[in-house]
Amino acid sequence: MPVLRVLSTVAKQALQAPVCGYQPLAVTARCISFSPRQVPPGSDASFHSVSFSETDHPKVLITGGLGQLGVGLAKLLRKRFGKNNVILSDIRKPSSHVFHSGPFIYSDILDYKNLREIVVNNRITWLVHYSALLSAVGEANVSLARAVNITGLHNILDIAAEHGLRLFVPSTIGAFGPTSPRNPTPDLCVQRPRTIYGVSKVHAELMGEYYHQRYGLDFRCLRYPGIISADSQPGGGTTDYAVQIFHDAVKSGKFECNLRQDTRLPMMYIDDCLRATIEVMEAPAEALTMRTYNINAMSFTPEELAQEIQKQLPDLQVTYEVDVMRQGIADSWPMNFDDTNARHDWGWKHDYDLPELVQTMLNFIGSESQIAQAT
Ligand SMILES: NC(=O)C1=CN([C@@H]2O[C@H](COP(=O)(O)OP(=O)(O)OC[C@H]3O[C@@H](n4cnc5c(N)ncnc54)[C@H](O)[C@@H]3O)[C@@H](O)[C@H]2O)C=CC1
Ligand SMILES: CC(=O)[C@H](N)C(=O)O
Repeated sequence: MPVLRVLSTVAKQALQAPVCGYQPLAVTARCISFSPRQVPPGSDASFHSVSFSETDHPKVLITGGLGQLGVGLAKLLRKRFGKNNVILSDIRKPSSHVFHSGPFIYSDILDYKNLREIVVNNRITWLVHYSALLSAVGEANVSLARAVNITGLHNILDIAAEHGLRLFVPSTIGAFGPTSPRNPTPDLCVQRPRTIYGVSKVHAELMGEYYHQRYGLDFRCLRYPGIISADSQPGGGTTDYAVQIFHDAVKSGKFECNLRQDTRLPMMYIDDCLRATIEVMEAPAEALTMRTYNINAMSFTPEELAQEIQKQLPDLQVTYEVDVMRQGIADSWPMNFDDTNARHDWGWKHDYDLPELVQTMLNFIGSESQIAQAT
């Protein structure tokens, strides 16, 4: 076969074969662009030529920003860096309030070209990657969880490495499993989670750390406990009961819990979680002896949480109707989280223990429900 025909056949096959990504179109653009896979050994030093300058305000993109955590984080970051320097993105339609409170953009993390366009056009320097399917919804749709949590993460890592971004990816208590030490769980120990969510988060931790040491990617990761918030709803996790109980306590005085009363899990109020995220993103690189840290605030069981709420709402009645799938997940997760390294390296300190958490949640939800009744 003439050389030209051979070359064109090979090129056609290469363009058609989905060898390194999720969608053929994105793959084509990605394979011929500058990518960590194409960086020859020894050329790592120049990888950060377009890296974030510490004297500028970062330009932040948050993926999966319409879930439980993204809107709150955007609000804090916008206060710090200016409204137009923080872009929320998601595949869902934002509420009118969110849409009018700062830049919002459609972004599907499975679409690599679209992601790259956003990063380039907006001169993004920090990427906070919140898109994910959480533990319970992940078990209900494993193939979607695998695509979003694993293939999506690959897109994010390549974009971040190619454009010298500082990348934050949250991990979770769910990255541990039944063979991990559970009380307490240290940063470094056996990690054999039994959910697709947990497996995808261990994968994210390892891939981020690999890109850090291999390509110099400024990857930062915190393992969050279950996060409790009043003005945003959880997206389908095992720890969701600890948010729902407050709403039901205020609304009806009754709550049916889907975990056993003695199920102890690490938890954190959202303000602590978001502050920790900003603190680790701003920490000087020299302070970080690791790239993935446990953070913790408190640990409680449904029974202990109910008792604390009953100090304010004594008529609250709690019943238990255990969801076997969620209970199985919770029984494999840490009971207490050891976050000594975060406290030592970059000064992590939580503000909210159980009593402050309960007071704050009840104040917020109580005043919301009074406003709703009055209007
Ligand atoms: N909320 C919690 O208790 C904890 C959360 N985390 C992690 O923090 C991050 C944020 O959590 P939440 O806000 O609670 O999650 P969430 O489930 O409330 O929100 C996730 C968002 O991802 C979006 N998404 C799904 N597929 C997408 C796609 N293809 N492209 C772009 N966006 C997509 C969804 O539309 C949703 O708005 C997640 O990575 C989660 O694993 C970790 C531990 C605890
Ligand atoms: C702890 C988490 O990661 C999340 N809230 C879940 O329950 O899946």
